[in-house]
Amino acid sequence: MSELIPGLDDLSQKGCIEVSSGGSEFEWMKFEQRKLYTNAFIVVDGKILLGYKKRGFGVHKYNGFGGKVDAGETSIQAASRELMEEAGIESSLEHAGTFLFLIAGVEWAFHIDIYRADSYTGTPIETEEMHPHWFRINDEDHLDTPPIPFDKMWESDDLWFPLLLKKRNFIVRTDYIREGERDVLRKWCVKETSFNAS
Ligand SMILES: COc1nc(N)nc2c1ncn2[C@H]1C[C@H](O)[C@@H](COP(=O)(O)OP(=O)(O)OP(=O)(O)O)O1
Repeated sequence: MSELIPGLDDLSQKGCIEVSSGGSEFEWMKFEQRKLYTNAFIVVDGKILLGYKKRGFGVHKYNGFGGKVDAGETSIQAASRELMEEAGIESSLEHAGTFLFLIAGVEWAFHIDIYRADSYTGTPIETEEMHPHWFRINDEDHLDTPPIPFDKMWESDDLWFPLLLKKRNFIVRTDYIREGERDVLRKWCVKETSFNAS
């Protein structure tokens, strides 16, 4: 059995398959508190919708649509609200994964619920925070659409994107450090938690 990832529910790790891990020479970082966030991805007809972040945390990176879970909100309510606020669309979101992200110098852990959906209503629009763009998810179809821009995303995204795209559920922990202006991945573990892909 693989090592339990500290900070993530032990039960959800029972019987999981470890997909990848790295940085075993380092200790997991300690944290006192966690803050809840969401991140939602729309995958339709061989393409994924990502937003180019125009301001704030993760500025200039492509990512799903999401943000903080407000007081009194459930995680899925927050995810739906953020999808509307940041991309102007509605969707029936399904939980895809749980992601614990630490970065040296930030005293809390980001606990991010990741959602996906294969349909939506409305038209994606540029908002004050995000500029939406479609990317192809493989190199067989939609060659007129750019590939997923992993070089302009968080460094660890390509560790769990294959699971997201295959509709597999997962848990992830990543610990980053700051090197000058850059956030650099130091230690990580990705586990698949469901084996009933459709
Ligand atoms: C490696 O770490 C991360 N990877 C990925 N893919 N996404 C991450 C990572 N760390 C944080 N995120 C996501 C989680 C959220 O979707 C956003 C951050 O939310 P934000 O700070 O923009 O929250 P808002 O509530 O929208 O902020 P405002 O108060 O500025 O509106 O990044």
